[in-house]
Amino acid sequence: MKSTSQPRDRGIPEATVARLPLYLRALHGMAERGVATVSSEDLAGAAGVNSAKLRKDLSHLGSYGTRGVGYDVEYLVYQISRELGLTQDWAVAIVGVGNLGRALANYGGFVSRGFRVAALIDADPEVVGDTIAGLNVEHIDELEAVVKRRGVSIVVLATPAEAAQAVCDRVIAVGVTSILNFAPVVLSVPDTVDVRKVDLSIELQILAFHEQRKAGGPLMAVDSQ
Ligand SMILES: NC(=O)c1ccc[n+]([C@@H]2O[C@H](COP(=O)([O-])OP(=O)(O)OC[C@H]3O[C@@H](n4cnc5c(N)ncnc54)[C@H](O)[C@@H]3O)[C@@H](O)[C@H]2O)c1
Repeated sequence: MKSTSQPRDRGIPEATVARLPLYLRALHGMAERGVATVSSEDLAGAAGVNSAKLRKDLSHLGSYGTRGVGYDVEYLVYQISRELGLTQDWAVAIVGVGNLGRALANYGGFVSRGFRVAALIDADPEVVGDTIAGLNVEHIDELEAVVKRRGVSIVVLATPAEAAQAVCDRVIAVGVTSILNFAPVVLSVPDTVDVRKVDLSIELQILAFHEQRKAGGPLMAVDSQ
C-alpha cells in the first residue's frame, strides 16, 4: 500500500491533496452565491482548516492571492480542479448494485464534479438487466470487457466483503489503478494502485468515542476507582 505522507506529483504533499476537495467544495458554494474574491481567512473558515495551512496548501499550486483582495474564486476553482484532474471526465464503474450501489448510482452530484457513472455490474441474475439511473446492470462475467469498452478509470466496490478482493484483483488485472472501497475489508493491492476506503461505521465509532468522553464515560469511571 502507498504511504499517505509522501509528497506526490510535483511535490504536492498528500495531506494537501486531501484538503483540496474541501477548498473546492467551499469555493463552489461561493461561486454559486456570486462571490468573486475571497480572503484566505474566509476560505479557511468555510473549509474548516486554519488559514496559514490553507495559504501553504495553495502556494503548492502557485496560487498566492492578491494582498488586500484575496483569491479570485473562479480562477482558484479552475486551478484546484486542474490539479485534481477534474477538468477531464472520469468514467466510474460501480460493482455491487445492492442498497449502497443503487444509492450511489442514483446520486446526481458526481457528474457536476467530473465523474460519470459509466457501468453498473452485479453477480445476481435477479439484479442483472435492471435499469438504474438510465444504466443497464451488467453481469460480473462481463467485468473486464465492460471496463475496457467504457474506458473505466475508477472502480467503486460495493460488494459484500467476501467478494471484494477477487473483484479488486480482476479490475487491477485489466488496468484499473484507482479503487474506492466500501466493503469492510482491507484490500491487498500493488503499490501502483490507489485505494481509498470509506467506512461510515468507523466514523460513527469515533463520534461514539467523543460522545463518551463528553459524557464523562469509562475514562472517568476508571479514574474514580
Ligand atoms: N463503507 C460504508 O460506510 C458502508 C456502508 C454501507 C454498506 N457498506 C458495505 O458495502 C457493501 C454493500 O452493502 P449493501 O448494503 O449495498 O449490500 P447488498 O447486499 O444490498 O448489495 C451487495 C450487492 O453485491 C452483489 N454482489 C455479490 N457478490 C458479487 C460479486 N462477486 N460481484 C459483483 N457483485 C456482487 C450482490 O448481488 C448485491 O447486489 C457491503 O460490503 C457493506 O458492508 C459499507
